[in-house]
Amino acid sequence: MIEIKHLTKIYKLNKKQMAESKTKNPYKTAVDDLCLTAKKGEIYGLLGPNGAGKTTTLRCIATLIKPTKGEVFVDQHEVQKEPEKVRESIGFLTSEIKLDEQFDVDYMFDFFGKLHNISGERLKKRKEELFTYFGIKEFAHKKIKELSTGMKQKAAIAVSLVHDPDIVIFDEPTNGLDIITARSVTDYLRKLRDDGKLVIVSTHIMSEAEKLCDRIGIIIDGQKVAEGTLRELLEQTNTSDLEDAFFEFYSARKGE
Ligand SMILES: Nc1ncnc2c1ncn2[C@@H]1O[C@H](COP(=O)(O)OP(=O)(O)OP(=O)(O)O)[C@@H](O)[C@H]1O
Repeated sequence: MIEIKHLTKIYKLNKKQMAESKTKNPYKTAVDDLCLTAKKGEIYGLLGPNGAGKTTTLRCIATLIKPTKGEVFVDQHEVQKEPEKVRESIGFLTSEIKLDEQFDVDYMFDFFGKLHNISGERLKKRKEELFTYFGIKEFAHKKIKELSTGMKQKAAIAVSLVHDPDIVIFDEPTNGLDIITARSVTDYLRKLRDDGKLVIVSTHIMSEAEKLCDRIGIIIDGQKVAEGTLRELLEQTNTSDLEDAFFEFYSARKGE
């Protein structure tokens, strides 16, 4: 289970960032008093426009950055107090993941396995399972630098799931993928959910949220402005698709 209690993240901007954002304020509130709970056996989607604070929230859950205020619990372990425990139970995936270009996929998989203390038969079984599912066997011995974007993404997913985590966090799961690879990724996320895992994703793609997520939290300006199943969100706004529902919440938030 993931429990986010009053999470706030304020970045301190450097001069360059202030100039780029055309602001004189050196503080940027990326996440603003966010609360949410996501449970095993569901795919929870953070849906919001660019800059809404989705990635920042996921990175706080994954112990990659520290919250400014508030608490985040992953299976009862608080991310700042017990980061190692949290890291044991999560897999964090992002399309920006960088694998060492010089090595082949097979080597990288074993390397990450060892980092998670997985070896021998367990590692072999996991590799067989993931390499078969993602069709990695045919390029397992190619260097990462020789792979296409889709192959790299598949390799990155397999490597991040080597320890069979109970909680999978995926920032923009289909970003940059062709339609076939994207489908195999979303199908895999559904399989994880059906196996009883908790999957939390961020997306700005309405159709992805609509089809993939069991519950959706709509995030605007770092705040959760709505939450529910697709049906609940449509009912709350008296709309018939998520895009229309989103704009209802967006207008209400922006006072338009
Ligand atoms: N390291 C950082 N330093 C300063 N500001 C940051 C940093 N990372 C993110 N921000 C700012 O915080 C806000 C939220 O960014 P975040 O990446 O969390 O949003 P997002 O919803 O994931 O957006 P996107 O879909 O564009 O990735 C944005 O205004 C962004 O510019």
